[in-house]
Amino acid sequence: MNTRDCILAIDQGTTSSRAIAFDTQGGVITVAQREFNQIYPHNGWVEHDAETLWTTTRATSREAVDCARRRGYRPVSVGITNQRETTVVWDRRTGEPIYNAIVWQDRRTARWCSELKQAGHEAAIAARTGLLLDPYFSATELAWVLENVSGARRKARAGELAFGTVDTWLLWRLTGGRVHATDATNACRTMLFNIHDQCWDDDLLALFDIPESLLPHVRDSADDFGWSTPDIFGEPLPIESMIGDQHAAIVGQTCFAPGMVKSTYGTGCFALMNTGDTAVRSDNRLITTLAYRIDGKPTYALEGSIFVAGAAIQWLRDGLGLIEHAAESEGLARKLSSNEGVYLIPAFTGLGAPYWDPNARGALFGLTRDTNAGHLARAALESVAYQTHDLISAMSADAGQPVESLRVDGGMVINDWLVQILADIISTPVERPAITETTAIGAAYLAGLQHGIWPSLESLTEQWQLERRFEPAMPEAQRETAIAGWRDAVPRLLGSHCE
Ligand SMILES: Nc1ncnc2c1ncn2[C@@H]1O[C@H](COP(=O)(O)OP(=O)(O)O)[C@@H](O)[C@H]1O
Ligand SMILES: O=P(O)(O)OC[C@H](O)CO
Repeated sequence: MNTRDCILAIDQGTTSSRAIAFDTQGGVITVAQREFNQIYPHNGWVEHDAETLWTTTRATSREAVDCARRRGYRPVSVGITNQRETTVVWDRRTGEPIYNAIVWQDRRTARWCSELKQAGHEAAIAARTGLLLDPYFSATELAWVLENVSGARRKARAGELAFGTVDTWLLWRLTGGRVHATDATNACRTMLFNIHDQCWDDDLLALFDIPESLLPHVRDSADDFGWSTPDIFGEPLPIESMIGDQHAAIVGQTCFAPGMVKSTYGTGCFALMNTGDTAVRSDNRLITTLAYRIDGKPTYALEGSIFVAGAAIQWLRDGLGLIEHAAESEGLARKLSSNEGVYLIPAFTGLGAPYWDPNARGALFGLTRDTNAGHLARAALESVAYQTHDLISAMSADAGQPVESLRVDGGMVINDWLVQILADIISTPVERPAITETTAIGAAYLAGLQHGIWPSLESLTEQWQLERRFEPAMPEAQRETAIAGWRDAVPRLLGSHCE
């Protein structure tokens, strides 16, 4: 191993595309980032311009590689991590998308999902895929594109179209249209992949009427995904890992032992518990997913997915204009010694785990004449803690053991007030690592593993360093009152219909 070698991690997220160059010790050399526009064509619909996902990825990747080179490093390997479930369909011949990327937050297929539920399909889908019937996952969105874009169904049948989650789309463009592949963690979010047999499921393809010719080859998370075309980085580079962002964070947080839990706070929040080689079925409406797949061997996880975490702070900033920068939410929340009964249920795009109600919409409770910006900021941050409490309670019940500590990361955890209220509400120590870019570093670790920079997954454990541990400090009676207010508010939204 040459100490001047470096790895490029591409982290294509919901709000921005990032590219980070890491050295062979796992240190950050440079970060390049571009935000892009969210597209909201109708109530409950969320789209991205797939071309923009590619152009921002290409620009940030090149910027990071050029900067690393100027500092004397030699890029040797590329890893990709990405927002999951988001659905892209393109023409194999032209490489052009036939529709915008339909984002994981999109709820356009909610009615169809509830019809499929009523027709009794949910149990079989859960048994094969580990997922619950919800528009969150790709299958119904992919079927929507085939049904609603003119000529798409005919072209799909003729083998002229390709489908991919964002990893696959970026790989297609990076390799000049030569490689159509994904990894098992991304595949398992489509609702078309059998997590026990590790293959596309024929019965599910038939149920959703998806021709198999659309689908990418499924590989390990650390694998040979082909080489980039020379124009992108000035020389071809091997792409040696692909992994969904929440799975990458498990690797970046080195949660390799069964029972370890990480939670990532970006646009949404996703808590995953490593369950080793057992695909644990949840009795509490969590989903069963892959943590990662290496050397053909799947490691499983239980996942709780919350659709709105940092997005609630974006709403304070962009929707209400209460703050100019996300960081101001901390100072506002600190001004109050309690929430004074004000709760925000941020069900802007429905509620995820453990409620799974795509039709629920957000609400504020407990407003009085005294309610001010501080209450709203506090309620938005607290909502993240209550939602995590719902997930951790479900996870402990499924695992039959309490969660001993929670490792956190993502853009929100820079907020000390949030992390403390989180520890208080879940009554569990919360650990913040020195590097909170865990998603990107997870992808870099796997690329480095495939490239031979690190000898094994286990050897990465010593890379993880604690920056700060937040101990629960809230008196129990206060905690119970706070949680009771949340529990009282949430059921008032469930089952309401917004279509
Ligand atoms: N200091 C802060 N306090 C609270 N939320 C924050 C803070 N800084 C950033 N955020 C939120 O974190 C999110 C960005 O995190 P990031 O991990 O980059 O998201 P993603 O990967 O989903 O694009 C935004 O939704 C933003 O509102
Ligand atoms: O882009 P993020 O970090 O909000 O992650 C999105 C998730 O992968 C959606 O499942």
